[in-house]
Amino acid sequence: MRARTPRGLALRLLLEVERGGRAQLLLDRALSRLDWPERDRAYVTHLVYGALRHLRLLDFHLKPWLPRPEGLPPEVRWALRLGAWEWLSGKPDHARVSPWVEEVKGIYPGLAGLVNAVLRRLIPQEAPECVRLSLPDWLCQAWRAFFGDLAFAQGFNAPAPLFVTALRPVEGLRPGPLPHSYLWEGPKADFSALGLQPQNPASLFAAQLLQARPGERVLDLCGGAGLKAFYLAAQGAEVVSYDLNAKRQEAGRRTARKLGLSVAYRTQDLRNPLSERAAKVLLDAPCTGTGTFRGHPELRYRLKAEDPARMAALQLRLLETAAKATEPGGVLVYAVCSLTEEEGEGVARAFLQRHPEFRPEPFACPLPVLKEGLGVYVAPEGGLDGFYYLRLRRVDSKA
Ligand SMILES: C[S@@+](CC[C@H](N)C(=O)[O-])C[C@H]1O[C@@H](n2cnc3c(N)ncnc32)[C@H](O)[C@@H]1O
Repeated sequence: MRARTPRGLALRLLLEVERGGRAQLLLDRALSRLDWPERDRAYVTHLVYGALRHLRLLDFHLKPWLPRPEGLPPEVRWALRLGAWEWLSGKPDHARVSPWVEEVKGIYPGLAGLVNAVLRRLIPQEAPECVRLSLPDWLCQAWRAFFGDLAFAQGFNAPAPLFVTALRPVEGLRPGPLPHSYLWEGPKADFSALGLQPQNPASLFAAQLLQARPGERVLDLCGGAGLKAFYLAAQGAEVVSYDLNAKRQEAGRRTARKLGLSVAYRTQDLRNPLSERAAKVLLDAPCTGTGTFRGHPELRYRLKAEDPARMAALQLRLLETAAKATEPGGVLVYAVCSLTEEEGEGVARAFLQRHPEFRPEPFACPLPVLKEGLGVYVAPEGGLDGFYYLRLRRVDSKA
């Protein structure tokens, strides 16, 4: 059914997220088909991201009036959560209660009275820290143990600015925290036509850490569609991008053509060795994505406590392939958009124990540092994603 109001559309999208969809993709797709004014589009985004980023806290505030929310139809549960999100973000009663009563009247008329009563009774209450941050308990425990406290996690629940990487010189954009990174402050545009690529600066930094020179050969492992490859190719490097996912690579090929950049794509499972080597190798490994909760707020409720160890084991295996593909004297960068001990430092320790021919190479990090060890964890502050980077130098001379 077509939604006629921003609230109706937000409700429909959240039901799709609950069935396993990804908020960002669903929102982009739905909004691209509508000619609604910018204000309404922005409100749908505010509702969908807000409800997901604060889900545990919203359920906490609804709990006194709804001891068994699972007994309600999902449409009504989400309408209540969205109404509670508008309350939490400061909308006055007269502007937020009756619109939700009307939405619910259209689908479950018998429950409109309940929605009215619950949304009018919400009162401020002190929530435990992990509930306030709307994070799973297992992750709060792991983060407190590893990072000391959870203050950094507040960054995940703030609205995200849109950063773009300029792949050719641009004018008139506000600079971001890294060279070539800018803020995009208007409505979404045909970015490739402008020589721009939406990309978080924390992701761009993984590519910058390679310090690839013009004409230098670079292997971009787990390159996906090639976001990092585009930046490297724009610097004049000769980039070969490997990934398992041919569909993603096809999308990358199309974007590279639009950007006028040359990237060679090769499809391969990187648990198997490569048949080529290079002096610069980037492994942007598949991970839990615990650093990307701002842009992918639903992810935090889907992850399980055993996922970091499972992903770390895969990363270690992919790092073996990357190590063999690094020429003596060359640089290998291992990066993940995750903030867990297992991925990151855990992988770094296990890898270095087995590979004395590699040494961690210190680097200056221009982004806010959350924790340093063999590598660096970047804090998800100011719209940045959380990331881990390890820069390794191969120090043996074996051919
Ligand atoms: C973090 S994403 C990469 C994002 C990409 N580097 C970018 O900047 O856009 C991880 C990628 O690893 C790929 N991947 C997962 N397992 C793999 C495997 N065994 N071999 C090769 N690629 C794999 C996924 O398809 C995904 O594209």
